[in-house]
Amino acid sequence: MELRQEQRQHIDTLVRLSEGQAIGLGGCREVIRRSWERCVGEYRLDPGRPRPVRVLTQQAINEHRESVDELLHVARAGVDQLFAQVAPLGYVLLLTDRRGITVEFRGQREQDRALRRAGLYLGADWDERYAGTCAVGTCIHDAHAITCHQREHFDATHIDLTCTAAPITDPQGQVIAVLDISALQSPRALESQNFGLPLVNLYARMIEDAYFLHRYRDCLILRFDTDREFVHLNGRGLIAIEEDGSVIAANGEGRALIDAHLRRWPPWSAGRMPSATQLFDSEIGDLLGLPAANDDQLRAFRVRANDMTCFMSLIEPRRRHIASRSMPSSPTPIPVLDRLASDDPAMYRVLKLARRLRNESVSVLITGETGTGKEVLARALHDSGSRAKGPFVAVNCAAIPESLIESELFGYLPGAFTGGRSKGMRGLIQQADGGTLFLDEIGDMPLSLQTRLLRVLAEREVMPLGAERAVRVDIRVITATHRDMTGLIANGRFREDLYYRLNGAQLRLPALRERADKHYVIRSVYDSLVADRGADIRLRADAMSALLAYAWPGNIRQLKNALSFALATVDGDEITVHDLPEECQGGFVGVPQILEQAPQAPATDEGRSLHALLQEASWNVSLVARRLGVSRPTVYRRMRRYGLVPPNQRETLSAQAVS
Ligand SMILES: Nc1ncnc2c1ncn2[C@@H]1O[C@H](COP(=O)(O)OP(=O)(O)OP(=O)(O)O)[C@@H](O)[C@H]1O
Repeated sequence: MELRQEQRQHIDTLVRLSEGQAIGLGGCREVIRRSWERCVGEYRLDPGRPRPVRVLTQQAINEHRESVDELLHVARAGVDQLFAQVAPLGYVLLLTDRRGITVEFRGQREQDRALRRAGLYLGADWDERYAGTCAVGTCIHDAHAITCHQREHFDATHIDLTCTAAPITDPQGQVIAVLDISALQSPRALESQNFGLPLVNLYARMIEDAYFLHRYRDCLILRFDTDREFVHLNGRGLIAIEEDGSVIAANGEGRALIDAHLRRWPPWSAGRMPSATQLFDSEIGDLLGLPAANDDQLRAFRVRANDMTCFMSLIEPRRRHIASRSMPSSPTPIPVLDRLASDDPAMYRVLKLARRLRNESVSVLITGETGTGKEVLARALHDSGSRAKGPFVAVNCAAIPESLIESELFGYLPGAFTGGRSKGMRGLIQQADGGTLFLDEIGDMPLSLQTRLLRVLAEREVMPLGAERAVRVDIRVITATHRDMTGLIANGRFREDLYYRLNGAQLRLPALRERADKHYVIRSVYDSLVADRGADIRLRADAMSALLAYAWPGNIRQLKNALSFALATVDGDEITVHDLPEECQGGFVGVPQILEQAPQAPATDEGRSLHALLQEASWNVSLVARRLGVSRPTVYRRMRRYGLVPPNQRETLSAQAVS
């Protein structure tokens, strides 16, 4: 690539930086300098060798798009509106996933070639590790909106561009996508881009909130703002709650309010999350009664974090009952399959395909990490299809010793081999006749048996050991594996022809940590465990929060074990974060850093003087009532208004309030 003088100068500066020379970075913004240092020190990028733009293949682009399918769907309106605003100014728009891959693009057709060359295109990779300092990549690294203007780019390839990017985060605060506007040319001064940051930030927030409303559409959602007029229009805060007021999730504004609350009212035991009634100084009936409150369905509440007033409305769940939550636009409800997921896009695709395949005899291969529910899905396929009345025979190929697997699967006649039962045995394949044979861990099937299994599948006949005539069988075969089958085939450990026969259709189950409907999975596993035990034990919000944040390497099996452990060992009628196995407790994010501090005094004069009086009277409410010349209930009411809790009641109150 031929370099221009400007590019050579830029390279020269950065080469000197990479060699540890002083290069006078006085005018360079801190955020850019840190990124340049990462490029040189951490990613080992060589500024002397500008890299060409990297654009993924169509197939890889499709895979990246699929992983954010739901977000793309929700973001479309915001993307189009923002592009309509910036296109006349010569900007294009990129939406990237969390890895910096451009999964949505809007640009001017007439600039197509130039945009493609510049990496302003669908499929372009803007990961900081590859592209160096740039708006998207650096925004992902810092989880912060940024403009990267011309020579602030690390790689000389990009120094003509000006780009402004803002992160879109999920309800846990993790970056899931980046919204970016970029132009091929712009004035030299960075200030010329000042308009971009607030604009992109605003649209990123709108997309984030649309995604939140979509994700929690089956929950109650509180929407609030300090301006009454804005609540319905664009209420800044969103908090999804359970029917008892415990918090399930919150958007950025909601999380900021929770953090402020926890700073002012530190919980008296680690892991306690404030409930909505604590956050907004209300009774649960006040919140649930919001839709009928007024003509505009709004009410004012006091925010206990700052004593300010906010206005709130309640968005009711689209479908109230979990049992009826099926996937969006599911054609015909099939409860056995529908209950396996709520609104996870990967599961939506799996179940859509499963619905189509349930009455077919095509072999199905289910893949996914251990514990993701492969056997559960196989059984649901069987139970929802035309073979439901027939047997479902599950065989774990890894669990049966190699010496026994042949006789177990194929059966044998009397006297077929020493050690066999005198009456012989009907093999598992024959036992599945008229139903489904589920072969789990198929990757562990010995090679010699793979040949025999292939014959069964091809001819629909099984030859028991010692028999002279084959027996006809009518089976549907579902197999599962968590192993890389292509690797096993490449190493000669699995027959390619058998693989293709088993893989008539493939259903790939996502890991629990990747699922957008984790809340639903946790709830349904919990509810079924509680129903089995016949116990009335609640799962408190702090425990739910920890379960949502944990990475679940063992997937649903590990989740089930963790919940069974908590149910078996809990003392009392609710599970808190402390009742969970230790490894799951760390993920709880609602715990403030200042647990041991006493609560701060209220912000208003009246609140502060009541606080002082109570302290002076050693929290003797009768004494304070006499001194103020009011009744005891009035003092209690005022204490509630200012969030004043006697020290001896703090633990219990906090526990009740979150429960
Ligand atoms: N959707 C679900 N709801 C409730 N429990 C589930 C669900 N999916 C899986 N489980 C439970 O999780 C555990 C693991 O499920 P399953 O055996 O189907 O996983 P798997 O992927 O086949 O595991 P492996 O790869 O280890 O064979 C089981 O106890 C199962 O009951």
